[in-house]
Amino acid sequence: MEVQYQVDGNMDPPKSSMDSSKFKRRRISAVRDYPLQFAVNLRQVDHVHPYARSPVLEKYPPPKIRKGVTVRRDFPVKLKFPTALRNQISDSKGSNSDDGMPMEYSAFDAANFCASTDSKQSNTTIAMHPESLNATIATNARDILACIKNKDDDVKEFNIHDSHECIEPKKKGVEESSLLMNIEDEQCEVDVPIADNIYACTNVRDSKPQNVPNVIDVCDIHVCTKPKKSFEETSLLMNIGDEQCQAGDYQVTHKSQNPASLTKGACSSMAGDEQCSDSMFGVHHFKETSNDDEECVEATSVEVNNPKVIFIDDEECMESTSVEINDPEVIFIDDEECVQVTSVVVNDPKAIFDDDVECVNVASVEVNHSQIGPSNEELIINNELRNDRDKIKWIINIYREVCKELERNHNGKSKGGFTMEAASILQKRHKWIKRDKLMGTIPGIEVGDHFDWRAELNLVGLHCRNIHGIDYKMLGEKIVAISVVDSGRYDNVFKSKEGEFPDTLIYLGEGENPKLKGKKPIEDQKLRGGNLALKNSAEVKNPIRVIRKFFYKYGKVEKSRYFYDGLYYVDSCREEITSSGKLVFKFLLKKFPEQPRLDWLVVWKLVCVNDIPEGKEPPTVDYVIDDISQDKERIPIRAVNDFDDEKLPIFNYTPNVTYPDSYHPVIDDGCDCIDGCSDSEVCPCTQKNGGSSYNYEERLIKKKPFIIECGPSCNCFTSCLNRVSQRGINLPLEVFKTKMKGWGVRSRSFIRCGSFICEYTGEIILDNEGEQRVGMDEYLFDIGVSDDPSLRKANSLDSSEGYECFTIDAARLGNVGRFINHSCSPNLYPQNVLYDHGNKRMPHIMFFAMEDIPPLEELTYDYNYEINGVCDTKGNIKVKPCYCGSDECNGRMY
Ligand SMILES: C[S@@+](CC[C@H](N)C(=O)[O-])C[C@H]1O[C@@H](n2cnc3c(N)ncnc32)[C@H](O)[C@@H]1O
Repeated sequence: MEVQYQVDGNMDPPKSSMDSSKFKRRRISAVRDYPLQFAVNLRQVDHVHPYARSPVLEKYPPPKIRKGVTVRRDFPVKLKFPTALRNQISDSKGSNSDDGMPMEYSAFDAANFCASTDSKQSNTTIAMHPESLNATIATNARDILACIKNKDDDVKEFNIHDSHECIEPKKKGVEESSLLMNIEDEQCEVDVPIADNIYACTNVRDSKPQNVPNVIDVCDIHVCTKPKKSFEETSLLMNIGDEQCQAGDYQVTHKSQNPASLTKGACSSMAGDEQCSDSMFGVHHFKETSNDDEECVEATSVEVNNPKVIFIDDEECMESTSVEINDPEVIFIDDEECVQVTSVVVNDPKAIFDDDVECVNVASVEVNHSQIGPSNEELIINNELRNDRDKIKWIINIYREVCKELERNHNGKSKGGFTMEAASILQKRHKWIKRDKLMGTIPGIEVGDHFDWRAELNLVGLHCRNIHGIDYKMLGEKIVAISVVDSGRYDNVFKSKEGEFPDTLIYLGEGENPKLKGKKPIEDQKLRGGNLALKNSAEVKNPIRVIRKFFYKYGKVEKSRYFYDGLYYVDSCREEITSSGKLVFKFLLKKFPEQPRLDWLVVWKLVCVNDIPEGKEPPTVDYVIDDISQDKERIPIRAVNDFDDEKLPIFNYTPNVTYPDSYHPVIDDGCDCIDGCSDSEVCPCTQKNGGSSYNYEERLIKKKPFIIECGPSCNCFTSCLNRVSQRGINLPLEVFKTKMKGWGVRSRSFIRCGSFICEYTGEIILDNEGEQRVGMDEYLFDIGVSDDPSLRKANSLDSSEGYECFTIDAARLGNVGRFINHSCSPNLYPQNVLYDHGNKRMPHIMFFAMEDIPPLEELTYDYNYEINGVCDTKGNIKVKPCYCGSDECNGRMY
């Protein structure tokens, strides 16, 4: 097969092989001057075959198609020319012919000769041999076979459809991959004047070449100069983002044709280089453009139009003389060491991030039509380092912008979400503000600060592990914990110390999670990693940041947010055996007294309210009563109305029931325990309950017809385990206005299953008296009625009040319990409790959580009405619609 070439009319091949000055490169602006030896471009007109045989090349399969080549550097080439042609060369050079064997020629001569001779006769060959700097050249090859060699001498071949130049090989032998036309290659410099389809390849250090070859489309000119490094793990042809060298003058008009998209791990359109970038480029209509460089960017001008996200960040040096950016949405002008951009013009940015840890030497930054606030603008223009808090805000803003951008780019669809992807983009751009793990307060972060995503905690340095709840670092020779996240996955418990908001935390060790019932059997937790760190912290008492995750519903969507709760220390550590017989670690963390408490109103506002129409922002709270109990409860009971103008109805708050005047309770004998009344063999009160009713976390183990708590005649401590409900409310309960059911109750903190909520207090009156209170029956709670036969017996046997039953009326006197609404799928249940008397006809009604209840979920119990069982005074059946909204609801309360 013969290949015929003719000199490309668009190119003027120099007459002299060393006359580079006449060579005019098309559509390329030279960024940097370097010796151009000569250039010849040949255009293929036909195909012929033969491949020159050289002793070296014999080892490798010959290329199948050859095309024209431009030679820029002279070096000896072994060429096999047809005899006639060889004779011509020999004649002109005065060398001897050698029948049929490859001869060594000057590449320039050979190329020049072929270019100037009748190419129909030419069947010379090109090869850039991987082992040889003395590349064999086919001057008239239009298609060039490039090859790549790994350590095992495995050679791959690629076709390149254009003319290419290779100059200035830098190193001998050290290069594992030698790819002709590879602009990533420190060996050669390549010019691709018109490249339509280029086959690129990748070489790896080990013997398994990966992704070879990658086919990429490049629709324009590329030039690579000034290679910097001698070793490249990945070598990708036409990759403008490169870890070794990127020195191009390029214009890429379509994202899909951007060769950089093929870089290993590089994001598309990234013109970023970790070592060197000598580019002068224009990038148009990119969704994301990155111009970042870890060592040096010497772009003389950068113009970027309509980008969504731009990173102009540089870890060492950026020497762009001007950067012009139009309509960006987010810009990073971030430099960790030095940015020497003399001018930056940013038109219509939506957000600008100008974060510089060390120095930004931007001589002028012009921000036109900025939509950002003056303070931000000021920060940039004044070129000042922002304070820590501003930095935190900026980083979070930028992170969220990048998340949004990714979401937009992927039409909102992503398997794993965009939060980690965005975080890794920022990480790559070195936007992780806190790189070292810090102990104690993170500058710029305050108690109550909240974060939407776990990755944000990492981003700002609050908690640097994305999955594990315990983060730690070395302190001397030991690891100590520096932060913990309570993400609701483990059965951690926040507790109140002085009846206020939680300031102690029982944190379960990491590893095996007794709460999760997976396929794999649970094993003992191990004293290593985070668990070991927390244990060590119990000795050291070092500060540990606590971050708490709150769940809430936004419309119908389950959401969550992380709140920074301040610095705690590990008070103690214990090992426990769970009901499944496995060992778990429990760490008691206590908040440092000087640390501020979380402002629950702020938390509440931020974790939203129920009944918000989808797509709407949480409303601001208009109506707030800080404590409807007026100090009568252990903990303030707030009332809020963000729904309408209605004020809370007037009633007298009482934390205790009032007994009928005629009632004189008989008080039973009590116990003398000093060990907390948890052992039924010791405590007679606990014995009456058939064992302890509450576990050590003060949660009701199971519902019973009655619970007998220790009472006034007991000599035990008021803190004993058998007095949980009588101690009163311990949760930040809140009365709030609902959409359809009047006022309701919720908790601002997470409630664990079995936790005591509150009592239903009011006036205890006789049942028939309650029935007289026509129009006031909304707050009646019938008591002493039970399916339990022992209770019925107890009722009927009580002689003083005959067979009458009692009811609690909370209309005039009551507590927060009067606001708890009915639900057909309740999350609370009422529990009969006796402690200050033994009369089972008028027990205390204590509500306990039936399940874990997320913050702000409405608390409800089943009113237990019978449908068609409620009549008016005339005996007519009353109907009351139910708006509980549960799946089990048939629409009627009664
Ligand atoms: C003990 S009160 C509860 C507090 C009451 N929502 C308020 O604003 O004072 C009982 C009354 O609340 C209303 N209610 C409670 N649960 C309801 C439900 N699931 N559907 C409709 N109304 C309900 C009814 O008017 C009922 O008579």
